Amino acid sequence: MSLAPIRIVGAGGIGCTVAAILAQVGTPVELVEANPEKVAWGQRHGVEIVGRSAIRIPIHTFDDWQPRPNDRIILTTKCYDNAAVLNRIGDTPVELLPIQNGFDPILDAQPHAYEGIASFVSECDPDRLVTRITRPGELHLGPRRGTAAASELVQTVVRAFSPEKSLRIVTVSEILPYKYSKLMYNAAIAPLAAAAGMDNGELLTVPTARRLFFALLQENYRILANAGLRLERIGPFHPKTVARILRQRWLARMMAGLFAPSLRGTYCSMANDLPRGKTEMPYYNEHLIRLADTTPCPLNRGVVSLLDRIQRERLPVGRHHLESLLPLLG
Ligand SMILES: NC(=O)C1=CN([C@@H]2O[C@H](COP(=O)(O)OP(=O)(O)OC[C@H]3O[C@@H](n4cnc5c(N)ncnc54)[C@H](OP(=O)(O)O)[C@@H]3O)[C@@H](O)[C@H]2O)C=CC1
Ligand SMILES: CC(C)(CO)C(=O)C(=O)O
Repeated sequence: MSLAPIRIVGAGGIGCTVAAILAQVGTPVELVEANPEKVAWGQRHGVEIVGRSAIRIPIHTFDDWQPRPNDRIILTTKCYDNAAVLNRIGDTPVELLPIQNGFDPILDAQPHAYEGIASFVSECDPDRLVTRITRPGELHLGPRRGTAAASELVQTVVRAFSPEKSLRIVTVSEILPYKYSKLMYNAAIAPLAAAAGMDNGELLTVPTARRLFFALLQENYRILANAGLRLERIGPFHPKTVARILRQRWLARMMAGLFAPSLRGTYCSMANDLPRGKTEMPYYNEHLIRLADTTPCPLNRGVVSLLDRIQRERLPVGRHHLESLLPLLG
C-alpha cells in the first residue's frame, strides 16, 4: 500500500525548508498553509530555498484541508496557531511530528511520540514560499518520553536531511533536554531582538542589548537548573558551560565578539510577529515564569510586560525599549 504524501502544516521558514528537503529527494509531500497569498505563490512558483532551484510541491489552503486517518503531519506553525490545527485534526488518528520552539500545553496534551527542534535559521519572505537559510544549524529529532522507536515518518525525515551539510540531522534518545536548552536561548534572544528591532548579531555587539541578553540567559539557566530539568547541548557549548562563561564578564564579551559575525543578518522568528500583535511569548518566557516557582525571574517578568505593552499600545519597536529593562539588572 502506498502512503499518502506527508503533509507539512505551516509554510514558513521551517515548513518550506523541511518541505523542500523532503521533496528534493523524491519524498511525496504537500503543504498546508493559512495565508492565501502564500498558497497562490506556491501554486505558481513552487517552493524555494534561496540558492537552490525552486521545487513544485502541491499546496492547499488550511480552510480546504481535512486530515484523513493515518495521515503523517509535520507541524511547523507558530505555537499560537496550534489550537486551530489540532482542532481540525480532532479525533482523526494521525501521526504528528511538531518542529517548533516553545512549550504549548495544548500540544503537550497530544499523544505524539516524536518532536523536532530546529537550531538553524530560515527566514521566509512575506507572502512567498521563498526561504533563506541565514545560519546553519541542527535539526534534533527524538522521542518525547520513553524509548519510542523511530516511525517511518521520522526515518524519512532523517534520510532526507542526511546529505545536508549545513542542516545537520541529529537523532537523540529524548527531545525534552534539547527543547529546554533551546528555550533558554529563545527566551533571551526573541523578546530582546523583537522589541529592539535588532538582528541576532546586534544582541552581541550593542552594549545595552548584550548586558540584558547575558543577564536573561543567566536567569533562564537558573530557572531551568533549579527546576531540575536536564539540558543538552544545542550549538557549540552545553548550557552549563554557557552559564560558566557568562559569570566571567571579560570572557563572555570576548566570546560574544567571536560569535557576532555568524549571527549578523539573522532574524529572530518573533520579529515579524510582534507588529502583528501575536507572539510565542506565552510558550517561551511565560512558560519559564511558571517553571520558576521560587527562583526570582525579574527579567522574564520584565520582557513579558514590555512585549505586552508594545502589542497593546501598538508601539513601534526600537532600541529605546531596552532602556526600560535596565533597572531590572541586579
Ligand atoms: N524560522 C526560524 O529560523 C526558526 C523557527 N523556529 C520555530 O519554528 C516554528 C515555525 O516558525 P517559522 O517557520 O519561523 O514560522 P513562520 O511564521 O515563518 O511560518 C508559519 C506559517 O504557518 C502559517 N499558518 C498559521 N496558521 C496556520 C494554519 N492553521 N494552518 C497552516 N498554516 C498556518 C502562517 O501563516 P500566516 O503568516 O498567515 O499566519 C505562516 O505562513 C516556530 O515555533 C518557531 O519558533 C525554530 C527555529 C528557527
Ligand atoms: C534561531 C533562533 C534562535 C533565532 O532567533 C530561533 O529559534 C527563532 O528565531 O525562532
